[in-house]
Amino acid sequence: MLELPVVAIVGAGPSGLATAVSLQQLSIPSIIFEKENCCASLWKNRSYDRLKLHLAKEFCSLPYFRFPTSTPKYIPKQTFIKYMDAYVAKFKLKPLYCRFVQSATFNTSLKKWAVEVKNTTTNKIDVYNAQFLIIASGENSEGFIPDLHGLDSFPGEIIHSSHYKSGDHFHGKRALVVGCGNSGMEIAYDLNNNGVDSSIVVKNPVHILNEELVYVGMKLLKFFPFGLVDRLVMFLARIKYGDLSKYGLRRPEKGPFILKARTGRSPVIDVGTIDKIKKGEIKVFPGLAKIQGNHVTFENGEEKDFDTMVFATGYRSTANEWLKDFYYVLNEEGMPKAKFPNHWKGENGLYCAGFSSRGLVGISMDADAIADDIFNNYMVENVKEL
Ligand SMILES: Cc1cc2nc3c(=O)[nH]c(=O)nc-3n(C[C@H](O)[C@H](O)[C@H](O)COP(=O)(O)OP(=O)(O)OC[C@H]3O[C@@H](n4cnc5c(N)ncnc54)[C@H](O)[C@@H]3O)c2cc1C
Ligand SMILES: NC(=O)C1=CN([C@@H]2O[C@H](COP(=O)(O)OP(=O)(O)OC[C@H]3O[C@@H](n4cnc5c(N)ncnc54)[C@H](OP(=O)(O)O)[C@@H]3O)[C@@H](O)[C@H]2O)C=CC1
Ligand SMILES: O=C(O)C(=O)Cc1c[nH]c2ccccc12
Repeated sequence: MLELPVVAIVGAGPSGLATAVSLQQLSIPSIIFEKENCCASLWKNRSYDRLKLHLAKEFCSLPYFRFPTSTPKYIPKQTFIKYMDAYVAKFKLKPLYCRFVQSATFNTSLKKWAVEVKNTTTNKIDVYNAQFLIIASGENSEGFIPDLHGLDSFPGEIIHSSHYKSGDHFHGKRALVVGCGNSGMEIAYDLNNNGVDSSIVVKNPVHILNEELVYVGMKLLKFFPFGLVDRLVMFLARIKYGDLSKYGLRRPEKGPFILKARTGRSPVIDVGTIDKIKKGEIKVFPGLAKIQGNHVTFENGEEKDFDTMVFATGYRSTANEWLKDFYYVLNEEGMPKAKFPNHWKGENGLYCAGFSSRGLVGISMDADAIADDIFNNYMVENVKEL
């Protein structure tokens, strides 16, 4: 058993790093275990080339480190990666890379978390003891592909959006993108730009906004209630895009910001896909009904052959796989049991960072809340011992 510097953090993504920095500001040491060989691995290894932040930079910085004024308002992926590397360097964080946390269990007699960590370079396993444990392994830990009837008969390439880099690779093919979140909508656009016959499955209603509308909405939410901001933003979106239902894109009844707050579902922030849909360059299909080899039948009876499928059907948390006593804070899906704004705090020194479905805005809030709470608990413990 190795004694830890008080706090163990699982994951060196934005959440793990931000929490380590917020703790550091309160002079609380922590140790970060990261299974990959770098920080921000989602951004470096599991995202497409043309990705840029959809929210303006003022909503995306991590605690204690603002973006320079020279950085563009909407930050490209490579700039965000440089920012994350600079964050690690500025605060002299030393995440332990190639360290896969394979289990964490609460030792009730020691009142500490036993964290079993595998060094994936040497295969050596160490067990660390920590008073506090932060789950920062991500809401987007693993790509999710639904178990669709007939999918195993599809002879073409099937990938998840997290493995998609650019349309180059698919030139001249007929591609079906399944899922119309931000990943699916942008990948359908990128495929079409690269000479791919690109179609997208839109099963349920979805809000279509653009960067400016979201920006205006985020600003107004500081002063006005959700209902009012939603109505205004939906009105402006209607002027900008017109009625999209004739293209297979229906709007949800609830507004975009209330839906985001209540369910975590993000509105789609259009990067040019809608124009291509209107021009008929990208075809929209409703839900999939049947897959037979290359041949796909949709719920409205339309049919088409495809060479490749990109599943932009979202992600799942994998925290339940390694956190043995997960019920102190997580549900069966590996997500917090408590609703926002209480989602970050569990029992017995267990915390969740980055599980509020509010992107980088939520991550900064979690990091500060967790650090403050640990500070209070830690101080109480230490004062008792004096
Ligand atoms: C394509 C895409 C684009 C996005 N764009 C935006 C955006 O523009 N704006 C925004 O606000 N949000 C965006 N998000 C949301 C995004 O999830 C966050 O921005 C952010 O990366 C989440 O940070 P995180 O640290 O919580 O999780 P992650 O970035 O997923 O980091 C978790 C880390 O934990 C590690 N890990 C997991 N399990 C273990 C284990 N057992 N042992 C050790 N290490 C482990 C992983 O390797 C990973 O490095 C985007 C998400 C995706 C998928
Ligand atoms: N630049 C940026 O800022 C970007 C940000 N992101 C963010 O990353 C997170 C993940 O986004 P994303 O990867 O798009 O995942 P999401 O979970 O947001 O979207 C998944 C999509 O797949 C659909 N879907 C799921 N199962 C099926 C099925 N069986 N058939 C058809 N459709 C299905 C869902 O529809 P339904 O919900 O109706 O079931 C939903 O539209 C989000 O928070 C997103 O905003 C992503 C890309 C770019
Ligand atoms: O990119 C995402 O999915 C995010 O979660 C960032 C985000 C936080 N609040 C929002 C409100 C509207 C659109 C995106 C976001």
